[in-house]
Amino acid sequence: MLFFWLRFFGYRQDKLSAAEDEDDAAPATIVPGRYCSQPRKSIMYHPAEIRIEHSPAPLDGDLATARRGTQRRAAIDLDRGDSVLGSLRISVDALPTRQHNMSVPLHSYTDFTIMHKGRLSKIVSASHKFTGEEVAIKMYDRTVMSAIQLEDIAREIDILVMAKGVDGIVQYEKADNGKYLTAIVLKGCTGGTLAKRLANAGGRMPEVMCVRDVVKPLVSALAWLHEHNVVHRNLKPQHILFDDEDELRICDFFIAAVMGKTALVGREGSLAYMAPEMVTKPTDDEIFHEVIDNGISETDLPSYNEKVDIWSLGVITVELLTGHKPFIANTPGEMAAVQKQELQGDRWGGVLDFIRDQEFLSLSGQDFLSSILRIDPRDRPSARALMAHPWLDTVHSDLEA
Ligand SMILES: Nc1ncnc2c1ncn2[C@@H]1O[C@H](COP(=O)(O)OP(=O)(O)OP(=O)(O)O)[C@@H](O)[C@H]1O
Repeated sequence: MLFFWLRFFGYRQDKLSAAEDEDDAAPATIVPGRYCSQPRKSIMYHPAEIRIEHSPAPLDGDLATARRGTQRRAAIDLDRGDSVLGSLRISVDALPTRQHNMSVPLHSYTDFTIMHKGRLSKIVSASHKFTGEEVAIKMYDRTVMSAIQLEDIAREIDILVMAKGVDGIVQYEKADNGKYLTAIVLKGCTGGTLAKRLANAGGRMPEVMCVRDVVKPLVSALAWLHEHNVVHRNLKPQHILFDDEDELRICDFFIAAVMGKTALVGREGSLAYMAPEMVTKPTDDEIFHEVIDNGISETDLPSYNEKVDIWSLGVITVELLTGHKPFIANTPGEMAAVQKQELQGDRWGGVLDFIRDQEFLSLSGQDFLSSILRIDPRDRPSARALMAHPWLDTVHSDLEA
């Protein structure tokens, strides 16, 4: 299995052979769905039980116990005949006799499909062999990552663990740090991204849908994150997902920062959603040279705070309502100028004029947005304060009135 992932990340054969030499166990092979002719253990389950999260289905721990119990012969066979639901047979055979660094947590999954190739990771969808649960596995190739990036992964995992059970945040299941790869198993958000939902809605969302399905749960998730000192720093429609119950979930905490632990001094995220106070900041590389050349400490640089996420929330909301990104520029310098030009002046600036002129947006919605899209972060409300904004309780009848 390790070799599958190494190949998956494009390793050359000579690299693979080296890895094989270091790891003296025989390559692990999983044959999904292969039926074991002489199962040592056979358990009867109703198919409905297997989908329950804490079902008695043999998840990893049970598999390990079963394997210890049967020594080298690992076979678990689930067989269920049901007149209504049909018959269900799930088999696991040929589990490796030795645990590989990387392969163990992934043995439980099948149907791997690459969904997304990110800057540093690949996201693979898979389903649990026994429960059928859909997961998304975020895979990082550790061999090409710097020490700082490895720290970023560790922080991403810490945040995901902390946010377990929290509404509005993608749900962590488990992670494995191998020598070559890190795999983070997340509950699959089968409802897709907000970007896709916006496209499906024809490029613009009706106000009530925008508030109910996106803004309200997003504000609430941000309030939780900020109260736990987490700043996402890369909020955009591609990082907002919907789960199988159609609930919003924020994903991608790779560049998230923990206030008090991470210096919030660098430019991160996507330009279109980037707050004015971040647009003017140096990149990580620039900070590195600044520190080396001028001997200054990173913590001496001017920092920003969680209000950068509030700005992104405002930009996303305008995009959902109007179908347009409100601030467009090619470079950070250009973006800083565009943001100022749009928002500064004696009266509401261009973007807010544009919003105000939209017949589809209620006064309450205009007020919500104008309170957020402020150049000075101190003028922007906190997520907790925004939760009390009347716009978040907008229903159809309010707009008809
Ligand atoms: N739990 C999940 N369920 C379903 N899809 C997911 C899940 N997590 C991530 N994805 C998909 O993978 C995409 C990228 O995820 P993520 O941003 O975490 O990876 P990334 O490597 O940081 O990507 P990028 O560099 O493009 O930001 C998401 O936009 C979404 O389409």
